Amino acid sequence: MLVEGKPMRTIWTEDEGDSVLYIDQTLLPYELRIRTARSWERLVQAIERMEVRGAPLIGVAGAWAAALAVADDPGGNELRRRLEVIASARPTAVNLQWAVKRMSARLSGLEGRERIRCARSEAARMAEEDVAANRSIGRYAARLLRALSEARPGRPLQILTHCNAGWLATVDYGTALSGVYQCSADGIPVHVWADETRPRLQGLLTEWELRMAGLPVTLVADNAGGYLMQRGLVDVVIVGADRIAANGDAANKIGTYLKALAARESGVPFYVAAPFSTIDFSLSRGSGIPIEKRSGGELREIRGVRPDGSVSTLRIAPQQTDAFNPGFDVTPAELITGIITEKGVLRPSELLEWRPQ
Ligand SMILES: CSC[C@H]1O[C@H](OP(=O)(O)O)[C@H](O)[C@@H]1O
Repeated sequence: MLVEGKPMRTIWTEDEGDSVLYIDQTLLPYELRIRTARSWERLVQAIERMEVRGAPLIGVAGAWAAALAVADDPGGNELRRRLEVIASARPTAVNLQWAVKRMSARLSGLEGRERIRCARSEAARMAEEDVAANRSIGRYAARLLRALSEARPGRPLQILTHCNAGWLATVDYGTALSGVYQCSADGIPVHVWADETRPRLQGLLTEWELRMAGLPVTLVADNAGGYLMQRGLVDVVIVGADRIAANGDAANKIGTYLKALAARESGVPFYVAAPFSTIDFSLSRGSGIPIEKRSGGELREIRGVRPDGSVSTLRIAPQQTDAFNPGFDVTPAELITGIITEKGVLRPSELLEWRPQ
């Protein structure tokens, strides 16, 4: 994606793969800082801290962490343990476990320089596959959004999204926002309502992304979504996903389920946009999706910027405040109008027909 005219991705490598560079998203939208990870442990830490976040992106970051893990383990005795640590960095997004399983299979039986070379080429291949999948999601989504827009002539299509499933959550182009970018390229007028998405405020990332792209976006409180839908101010809801079960139940950022309930009540179509790498065919239903419980401190504090522009954290609740902080919830398939994938827009009930043989 372009940032101030410069093409940018969320993660890339230098020094023939010895260094992995990434945007530290904990500092956005206040500061665009690029960090360099030269060890697999540092990249795992970046995933745990959400410096790197978003299901597809943490999958690719996990693959690069595996490539770094191989590079300084010549005897190969450490690799299995290291891959287990990488895969467990965050539990809900299946992309991380999927990426580690794919790297493990690719490296099986290889040794020395050949194993290092293959690890790096496989991680690079996964990054390019993510970009291609997201562009395809964007094309299918734009077709859908164009039809909705043509049914509402004379005004921009009103899209509500939750959390951030834009290019920052992937290597590039995004999933839920990929269709918005494609609409902009195709001249289809859209406006996005961006849920702020407490406690980590990923909606500020959505607002930053879209503002940088010159697209109309309005930040709203998480609790405003029902109001907007009740008053006919939302034509469609599009969100990302971290793991989709074989029946179409979808795990996404906490609060997504509430938006799906309001959408059903208000007669607003509700779409999930995700690549097939986010679908977990080993799970028959969403009740089996592990939900990450993050620190209560994320609720007791809020990140912001001082007048001098430095990013700081402010405590908004006393340290002794008990806080429960599930990071995700599961939206049942029956509340989902369609799942926008790189292979097309599927009804939740159709997923099993696409199960890889
Ligand atoms: C393109 S999927 C992004 C997905 O991941 C986010 O979670 P987090 O910010 O905690 O990594 C959120 O659930 C998004 O919808």
